[in-house]
Parts: sequence; structure tokens; C-alpha cells
Amino acid sequence: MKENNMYRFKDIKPVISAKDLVDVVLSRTQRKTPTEIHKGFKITRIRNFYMRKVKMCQELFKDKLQTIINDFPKLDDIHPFYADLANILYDRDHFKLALGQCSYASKSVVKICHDYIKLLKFSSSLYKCKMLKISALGRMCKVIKKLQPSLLYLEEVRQNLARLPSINPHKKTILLAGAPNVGKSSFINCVSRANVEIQPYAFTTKNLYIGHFDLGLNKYQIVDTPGLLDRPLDNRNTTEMTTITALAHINGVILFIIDISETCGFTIEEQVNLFYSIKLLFINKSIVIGFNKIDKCNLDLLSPENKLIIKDIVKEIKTPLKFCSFSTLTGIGVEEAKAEACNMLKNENSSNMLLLDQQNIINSKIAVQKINSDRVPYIPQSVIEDRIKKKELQQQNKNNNSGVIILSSNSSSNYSGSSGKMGNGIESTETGSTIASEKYNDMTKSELIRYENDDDSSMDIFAHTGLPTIPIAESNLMREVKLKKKDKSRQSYLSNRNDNKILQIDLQNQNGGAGVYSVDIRNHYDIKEEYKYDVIPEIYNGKNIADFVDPNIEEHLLELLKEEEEMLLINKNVEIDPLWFKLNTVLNKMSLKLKQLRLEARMNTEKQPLAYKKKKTIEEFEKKIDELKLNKEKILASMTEKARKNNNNNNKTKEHIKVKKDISKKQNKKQIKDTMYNNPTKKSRIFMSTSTELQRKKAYKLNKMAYKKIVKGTKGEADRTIIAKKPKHLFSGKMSLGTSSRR
Ligand SMILES: Nc1nc2c(ncn2[C@@H]2O[C@H](COP(=O)(O)OP(=O)(O)OP(=O)(O)O)[C@@H](O)[C@H]2O)c(=O)[nH]1
Ligand SMILES: [Mg+2]
Repeated sequence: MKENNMYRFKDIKPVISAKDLVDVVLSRTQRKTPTEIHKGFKITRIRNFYMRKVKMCQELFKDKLQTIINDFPKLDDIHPFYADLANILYDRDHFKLALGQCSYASKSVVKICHDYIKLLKFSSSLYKCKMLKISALGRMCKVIKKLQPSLLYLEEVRQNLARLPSINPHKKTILLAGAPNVGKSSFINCVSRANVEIQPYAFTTKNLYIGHFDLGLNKYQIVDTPGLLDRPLDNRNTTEMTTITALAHINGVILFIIDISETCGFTIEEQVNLFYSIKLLFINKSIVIGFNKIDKCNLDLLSPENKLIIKDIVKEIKTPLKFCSFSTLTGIGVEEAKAEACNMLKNENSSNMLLLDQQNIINSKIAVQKINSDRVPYIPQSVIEDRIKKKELQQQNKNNNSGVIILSSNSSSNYSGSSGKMGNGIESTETGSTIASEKYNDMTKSELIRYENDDDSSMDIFAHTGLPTIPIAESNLMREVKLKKKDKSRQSYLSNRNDNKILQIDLQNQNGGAGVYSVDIRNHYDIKEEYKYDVIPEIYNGKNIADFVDPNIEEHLLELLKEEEEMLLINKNVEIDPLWFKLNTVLNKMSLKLKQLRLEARMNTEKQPLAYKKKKTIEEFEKKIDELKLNKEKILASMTEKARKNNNNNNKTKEHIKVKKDISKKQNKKQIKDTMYNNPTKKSRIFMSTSTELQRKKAYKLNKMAYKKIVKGTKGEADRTIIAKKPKHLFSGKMSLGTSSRR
């Protein structure tokens, strides 16, 4: 049976922690994908190698999460008894959230894989592929690690579900109920092979327990429940709620046990009251009331009050009811009670029970919607009163208008009757329009709204043409038609009005037209006149900004400055450090200069083209001097002086030139081809820092190594390399016998 499969809570696979899940998946991807790759391989091969790894990891994660989601029961699909029980024990929302997070994680893992495979397709080197793979797996693992709390919770739920009794709600069932310590567990132990704990104190049983027995050819199940106290539903604890769910959802006979000896700690009256308080759960169910512990107290020995209370039960309860008495300690009457309960069960049609079950499932699903449909919108009293007032106003206006319309109808009848009286047709249309405009003018604001609503009602005709719902395109069309109608009526009103009413459109035309004039909305605020133009407070971080604004701050500042000046005048002897004044002036100058420079820089945004000096020949130079009629000798003398000065400045370069000459002399035979070696500055530096030829060569080599260009994507220092896998003794070299204790 399909339903039976659903209740195999014991078959749910254990949920491992996030860390274990990551370890399992990563090691499996390592095992299931190839491990050898070299940078010499084709790039497509390298890409496929890493893409396969990412995909494998994603599939494994997805599989693992999917099994978790599939294993756990869906609370909406299982029997309402289990759904409610799960809600009470593990909180329905929490459970759903945890499963939802699992499914979200699996989706995000898929997305990550998708993204990284896209990137891997375009990566250009082994190194890049490798890094992408690492980051993809890392991100997936991070998503899974975030799931840790949900996975822990689900594991707890799984363990709890596995411990639940496998009650078949469709089987013939006897449900034991009653106050704590009355002997429910003793009864189940007597009639079945169940081994439920029995103790002389209340609330020994904290879970549902199930027992099975055969009677005749039929098989029955009997359910032991935790004891109930007579208190409202809201105050009941989880153990009590498990009993309530069992009584509410499992169909069968209810065996309500009453301890007539009252040794359980509850009087007969209290126990009967408890029975009445939960009688709603017994609708459509047969009830057997069993009086236990008759070995301690006989039924005949009960006080008349208690007898009366027991008799009243028959009057109160209208469902099939039977009484029996027994003692689970001595075993007297237990078999009879069992047989009685089974008989009651037999009478009930089993197919009916199944139907009831299905009905239960359907009802539980419909119930949510029922609540929604019955919900009435909350309208405040003041609004209702306002509406009534408006309606009355509308009624009054209607009455007034109806008088006008009657008149107009008369006039139109006159017109139709005798054309000579009314003159031409144009006049008649004018009268009609004026009446219409009057009607429009008389309308108050509320009426205008109604007018618009009337349009709606006219459109409702479309809505009730037999179609239950209007498609979106159709509704849009209707909206357009509605707007056009509104616009037409507005324009006709504006063109035909004769009154002196000043409308917003008039004000707009007077004050600059649309876009310039803005409507005074505040005038229409539904508050007292005095408050309408108040400043609306600006709130920032929960505080009114106005509280922190001082409107007279400038005045206060001026006052402070005045005070300072006065103080200075009074205390003339106050000595101010003269250095302070000096510093102040310098700083001011600096800031001004900086500002000026910045401005200039801003002005010269375009770079000026570089002008190079042209080399002139001596003849040209002399020509120029002649043209300008300058003293030739003087100029030449100054030039020589300048040259001398330049020579003095370039003393250092002279040394360099000397060294260059030396190098060229010594290395005439061996020309170095490298461009870098031909660099004279580097050469000279190396030459000066070294003394021998050997040192020089080494220095050149090191220099070359240091300036070597690094090609991206190739093997670098960061790459892990295992150069040679050799055991330690192979590296150790030869050794004589007995010299080492290593082995
Ligand atoms: N004298 C007498 N004692 C009984 C009888 N049946 C049960 N008891 C005693 O009543 C006590 C409670 O019995 P349980 O079977 O644990 O009662 P319970 O209704 O399961 O109690 P909870 O699980 O706490 O709700 C035990 O000490 C039993 O020995 C009976 O017929 N006669
Ligand atoms: Mg018990």
C-alpha cells in the first residue's frame, strides 16, 4: 500500500553533519575522477579534466541533499495524525524550513557549478583551470557548511520519528484515554504483548505506545496514551497534546478509564469532568467507559453523589456508549472489557472508517481556506459613520436633482409635442446640456467619487455576462474604455459649464498653466484647519531633526563674537604670542597660493605640446647675431663661461665615460649580445662593484635572472610540486653498519 510506505519513518537514512558530508563528497570526487594532468596537454583536455571534477562534486552534493529531502515525509501528504504529531513534537514550520534550506542549498550548488563551468570553458591555462576548480569546490563546501544547524535538527527529528510507534490509522484501533495514574498502561500490558512502564505516580507514560492482539479472526491494535489533566487546550503541554492528536485523528473505539478507588489522585467527579471537556474529540466514535481498580473499591460501594455523576454521563453523551468494570491488577473483567470494545469496533463499518479518514485529510486541507473566506474586513466605527453621512447627503442631492430632471423631461416632451413652441433644435440641445452641467456642478466631491463608481458599475455589466473571471487583456481594455468615458464626461462638463465656480483647472490656467502651477493638496487634508499648514517633521534615526536645529544660531554666533571683542577691549593686557600672528599670515599665504595653483591647473586641462629646441649651425647662429646687431665677442665669452659651468656640473658623468672607455677596451674580443649587457649604466655599476672576471660573470647572470620576465599561467613558486618520491634512506647516502639507530 502506498500509504504504508509513507509511514516507514524507520527507513529514513541518517543525516550526517555538514563537515562529514563535505569530506565524503570531496573524497569521492577525488576517487571517481582522473588525477593526472600536465601543462603540456591540450587546453581542451585540461579544461575537461577540471570541468569533470566540478560537475562530479555538484552531482554528489545534489544527490545527498535530494535523498534527505525525499526521505523525510511531506507533512501535507501524510495522514493528518502524523502531520499534527510532527507539528507538536518538532514544530511544523521549523521542519519545513530545514527541508527548504536543504533544497535551496542543492539549487545553489547547481548554480555555482553552472557558473564555474562557464568560466572554465574560457580559461586559458592549467593554472587558471586549477584555481577555478578550487574556488568552485570551496564555494560549494561553504554552502553546505552553512546547512549545519538544519542538518543537525533533521537528524534529531529522524531519530525521534524512528522512535514513534508505527500506528496504522486505517486499522481497527482501541484508544486508551483517561487521567494520569488510572491504569491505562496496566490495561495495555494485560491485553497485549506491549511492555509499557507502570509506576505508582502520574505522567509515567510520555509517548504513544502500541500493542497488538487477535480476537477471533480479527487483528486489533491498542494505543496507550499519556494521561490528561482537565485544563484548557492552550495550557496543555506537549505530552498531553500527543494524546489529543491521537484521539482527534485516529478512528476507533475509545476506552476511557476511570479510577473508581480515587487512588490516582483525582476524584471521580474530576475524571468525569475531564471526560466532558474532551468529548468533542469523541464525535463519530464509540465509547467504552471502564471503571478500573475494582479490587480496591466496588461500584456498589460508591457514594450516591458519585453514582449520580456516573449516571449523568449517559444523558450527556449521545454517541454509542457502554460501561464495564475491571481490575488490571487481578485481571478480573479485563477480557470482557476488551471483548466489549472489539464488539463496538465490529459494528462500525471498516470502509466507513477509511472514508472518514480520507475526509479528514481533505478537511484538513480545506480548513485553511475556510478560515480565509470567513474573514471579515475591519472597518473602524468612525469610517462607517462617515459613510452613512455621505450616503444621506447623496440621497438629499439626488432628490434635489430629480426635480430638475423631471422639469427637463417635461421640456423635452413639450419640444417633441410642438416644435413651434421651443424654436429650433439647437436651443433644445443647449437646455439639455445646461441641465447636465447644473447636475454636475451640484455634485459634491463625494458625489464625484460616486459618479466614477457608477462608471464602474456600468462596467460591471461586462463582468456579469456569464464569464466567472475576466482575462487580463480584457480587463485592460475595459479600463481604457472607462478612462475614455471619464475623460469625455470631464471635457463636456468643462466646455458647457456656466457657473462661477473656480476649479483647480482655472487656478492652473491663471497661474502659469500645467507644470508651473501645483495644486494646493494641503487644503484638502482631512484635519483641522489650524493644523493643515504645519511643518511636517522630518525624522532621522527615530529622532525629529527640528529638535536639533537652532533657528537663532547666527544671532548667537554674532553675540559670541561681540562678547569676545569686548573681552579683548577690557583685558588689553592679555598677551598674545607674536609668533602666532606670523604663523597665521604664512599659513594664509600658503593656502592662497595653493588655491591659485589648483585653479591654474584646472584651467590648463589640455596638455601643451612639447617644444623641442632645434639644433642650429654656427653659421645660422652668427647670422642671427648679425641681424640683431649684438656684440659678438661678449656673447661668445658668456657662452664659453656657461659651457665651463656645465662641465663642472657633469664631473660625475665624466667618470662614467672613463669607465665606459675602459670596458670597451677590455671587452673588445668578447661582445655581449644581450641588450641588457649593452646597457652602459648597468655595465658600469657591475664593473665598479666587482674586481675579478669570475665575479663579474656571476653578477651578470644574477642580474639577468632578477630581470627575467614572468609568463603568466605557467608553473610558479606557489604550485605544489613533488620533485621525486624517494624514501628517506635513499637521500641519506652511504653509512657504515651500526652507526645509525634510524631503522
Ligand atoms: N489496586 C490496583 N492498582 C492498580 C490497578 N491498575 C493499576 N494500578 C496501579 O496504578 C498505578 C498506575 O498505573 P499505570 O498503569 O502506570 O497508570 P497510567 O494510567 O498508565 O499512568 P500514566 O502513564 O502516568 O498516565 C500503578 O502503581 C499500578 O500498580 C488495579 O486494577 N488495581
Ligand atoms: Mg501509563
